[in-house]
Formats: sequence, C-alpha cells, structure tokens
Amino acid sequence: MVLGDLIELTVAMTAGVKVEAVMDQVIESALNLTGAEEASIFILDAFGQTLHRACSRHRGYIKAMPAGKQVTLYGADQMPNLKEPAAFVVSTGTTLNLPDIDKVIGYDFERIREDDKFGGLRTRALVILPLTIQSNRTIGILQVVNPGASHQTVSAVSETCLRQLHSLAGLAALYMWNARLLEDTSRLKRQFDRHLAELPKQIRKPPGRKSPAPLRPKGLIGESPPIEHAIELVGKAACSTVPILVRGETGTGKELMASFIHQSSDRTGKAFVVQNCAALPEALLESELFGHVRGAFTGANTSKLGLAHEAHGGTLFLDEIGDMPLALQAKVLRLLQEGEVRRVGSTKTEKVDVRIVGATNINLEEQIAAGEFRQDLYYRLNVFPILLPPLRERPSDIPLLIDHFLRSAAQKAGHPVPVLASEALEALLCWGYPGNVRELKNILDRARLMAGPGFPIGLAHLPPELAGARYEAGNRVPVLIPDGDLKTIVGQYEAMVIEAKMREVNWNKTNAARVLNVSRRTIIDKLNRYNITRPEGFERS
Ligand SMILES: Nc1ncnc2c1ncn2[C@@H]1O[C@H](COP(=O)(O)OP(=O)(O)OP(=O)(O)O)[C@@H](O)[C@H]1O
Repeated sequence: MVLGDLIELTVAMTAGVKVEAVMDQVIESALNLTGAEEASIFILDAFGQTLHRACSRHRGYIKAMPAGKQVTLYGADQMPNLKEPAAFVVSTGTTLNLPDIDKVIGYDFERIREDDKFGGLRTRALVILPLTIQSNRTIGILQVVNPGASHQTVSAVSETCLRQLHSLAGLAALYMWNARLLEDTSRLKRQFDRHLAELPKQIRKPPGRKSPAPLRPKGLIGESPPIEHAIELVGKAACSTVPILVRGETGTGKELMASFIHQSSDRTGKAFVVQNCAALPEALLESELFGHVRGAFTGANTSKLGLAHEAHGGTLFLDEIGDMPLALQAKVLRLLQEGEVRRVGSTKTEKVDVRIVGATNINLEEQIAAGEFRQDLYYRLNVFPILLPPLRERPSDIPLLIDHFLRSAAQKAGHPVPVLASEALEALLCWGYPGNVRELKNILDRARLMAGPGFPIGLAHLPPELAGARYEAGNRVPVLIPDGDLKTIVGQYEAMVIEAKMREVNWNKTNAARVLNVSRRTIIDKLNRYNITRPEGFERS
C-alpha cells in the first residue's frame, strides 16, 4: 500500500466514525493498489447466511446495484455452497486470486456474470479476500475485479500486492468492526439517556438547561453522509422552483424526502399534494391530475378540478413517475415548462403555479432506451436529482432508525420503550434490507408484538430470515475450522453448540439440559467454563 493511501485510510478510519466513509476509503485504496476495474465490500449477516454488497466502485464511480443482490452461503441441502467463490472465501477463510476465471474449473461464476451484465464489464481476473476480525471471525469480503485493468494488463495480483491487500483487508475489518461497536455504544448511551429522561422530575437534570434542538424535521431520521448530503441538497434547492427528482429503491424514504422538500420551501403554508402515478389507469390518472369538464366522459356529471389545481401555490408530488403512461408524460411536461394544464374534455388551458417533485425507484435511463419514458421530460425533471441510497449502504443510520421507530411506536401505544438486546441489534445491523427503511420498520413492529408491550426485544422476536436459521435449525457446523489442537477446536465447537441451544430455549438451563440430554449441572459447568452469558434483554431463568 502506498503511504498516501495508508494515511488517507487512517484519517478516514479515525476521523470519520461513519462506517460508510471507512468502506469508501478501503475501496478507493484497493482500486489504487491493484489498478482494478471494480472493487466491492460485501458484509456477512450476523448468522453467516448471506453476504450483501454494502459498497462498490466501478472504474472510480460509485456503483449502485439492484436490490436484493446477495450471495447465499448455503445451498438448499444446507451445505456450504463452496462453488460460489465469495461463499468459498467466507467458508474456508482463504483468499482467491484467479488470473482468468474462464479457465478455472470448480467454481460457479453465475453471480459474477450477472453483475457483469449490470455493470457493463467482463470479469476476467478476480481476487476475493475475507475481512476477518479476532483472528477467526469473518465479517465480510473484499472483492476486486480485473486487477491491472488500468494498465491494460489484467492478471492475478502479485504476491507483494496480495500481501498489501491482506493488510488492507485486515485494517478494513478492524475499523469497520470498531465503527459498528461505536455505533452500538452511542445507541446504548441514547437508550440510557432516554431512561434517565423518564425518571421522576426531581432527579432529572437541573432546570434551565436547554434541551437539544430536534435534528431533522418531521421524522426524517438519518445522519449518514448520503442522508446529510441529500438534506444539504434540499437546503439548496427547496426555495427555488426547479423540479426535483428523488431517486432510490422502494422504501428508502422518497415520499418523506418530498414532504421535507415542501416543508423546507417557501410553499410550506400551501398544499402538498401526492399522487402515485402507478396506481391508476391512464384516463383516470389524467382526470385526477388535471381535472375534467362536465360531460367529458360518461359519468362526468359535474366539472372537477385536478390535483394540479389543488396544489396551486404548493407542491405536487408525483410518486412513481417512471410508471406514468407516455401520453400523460407530455401533459406533465407542459405543466413543467409552461405551468399550464388542460382539463379532460376542455379546449382551454389554465395557468397553475405548482412545484413538481417526482420520485421513482426504476431506472429511467433504461425506460428511455425502451421508449417508455420521454427523454425531454427526463431532462426537465432531472435538473436536480436527489439520490436516496439503499439502507444497506448507510448502515450507520440503522441504530438511529431503530431508536426512532421503537420510541415513536411505544409513545403512540402508551407503552414503555422496549430495550433491544445487543444480539438483536447485531442481526438488524447486518441484514441487507431489500425493502429498505420500510422493511426495518415492519420488522420492528412485528418484534414489538412478538415480545409483548414494553418487553425487551431479543433475537427470537426477529423474523426467521434474520435470526431464525439459528432458531429453526439450531446452529450450524462452524464454517471456519480454527487453528489449534483437536481439544481446543472441539471445545470451541461445544461452546458454540451450548450457546446456540441456550438461545433456542430462551436461556432456560433446565430445558437446554433436556434438549441436549445432559444434566442441568453439566450445562451450568459448561456455561461457566466457556464463559457464556445471557445477553442483555433476556429474562433470567
Ligand atoms: N429517513 C427516514 N426516517 C424515518 N422514517 C423513514 C425514513 N425513510 C423512510 N422512512 C419510513 O419508511 C416507510 C417508507 O418510506 P417512503 O414511503 O417515504 O418510501 P418510498 O421510497 O417513497 O417508497 P416507495 O418507493 O415504495 O413508494 C415510511 O413509513 C417512512 O416513514
């Protein structure tokens, strides 16, 4: 690693606590080091089941991957999927350094080829390193595609370069883990502060001290760099009349962001009108948006104003604008350019003053290529795009969102705010969230119900795909065989089995003894010997 990179990396890792900044810098350094075409970091979920891509750079640009792109480590037969190269690296803890994947037999490169289609490159050489902490624990992988491409000499990386990549991966794992621990600590502090605030008045902080100002308007939670950036962009554009296009996967908060744009603008006292463009058939959508005159169609007994009229002076939010029928797109373009609408069945145009905010979760550029979205409308709308990245690419927001959702739901229901066990938090932090913030909210709503009002939320209250593999099928054979003598290895395995069973039986020692067919005394001895303790949030039994 060149010194400059090392310094940059250390600065990012120590100054910027945010895990996104660390991942970004690691990828930058990996690209500089190898001259590769693409580098990515994949994070392993808490139970070692799937890897999801958390950060990717393609020829120096940030690469957005489609939702749900993840690598499953186990096949349908529950055996490690050793043919998938990333799964192989995680399962064995070894590094792959393949000079030409077309000539390699024994691996299945289907996922890599799929990614190629999306990224417009062809993978030849591939290097995958495990991101390992505490000597044995793999938390993800660093994947480098086509090293040497920037010097037109794609090949495997040299021994020296591989050693440097190893150092980089080691540092990356350590700092990513530290960033996560720091976030966990901040969450615990917030949890503690909240409990403190709920104590009787006389032992609260002395009067006269100012309470901190709310960080975000109207429930928009997030302090990760991409969210800060989006909020900064809103600040710049809110008070102008330029249309804004909010882009992001489903559930990333586009509607919330649109409402924030409206609140931050000088139109905030006027209407914020929302229409989902995918929700209605063309004719109905046209009359909804632009209104109609009496007799325009069967059943139009009176004339009616459209949402564009209703939003006069305010903001019209066109959700899922990428799904709007082509013919209507021309009318939206006229509204954007001339501020004019024409009701269905009328020959007269009317002037309205609306600020348009559009949102889409589909690739408009592809829609244009397919002839399904007007290029002129795209150019007009895309003057000021705001991108909301998927939640898996801004993991530092997860603890804040968890706190927010748990607190607001508890307040609404008049229950105490539930405590979240560290293990449950870890599982939540490592999940890939194809449904983004909406999915996180739903998971927490379900967990609250499962745990009962105000009761601690543990791993058992999360959906099976996050925690259940461990619950449903018991623990797996350790995927990584640690170094050491047989007694030590078997001891480690025994500790893992005991811990897994204790979780399954909700830390009830008598039940664990029954399931494992040993005495309760044996369970107690082993718990002590292996120093296994009940995580925070579980009732003692
Ligand atoms: N940053 C955030 N802070 C708090 N809540 C959020 C945030 N982002 C999203 N949510 C919540 O997640 C849910 C989905 O958000 P929203 O409807 O704004 O997403 P969207 O991107 O418009 O989704 P879709 O594309 O499916 O319409 C809502 O309940 C919203 O309140």
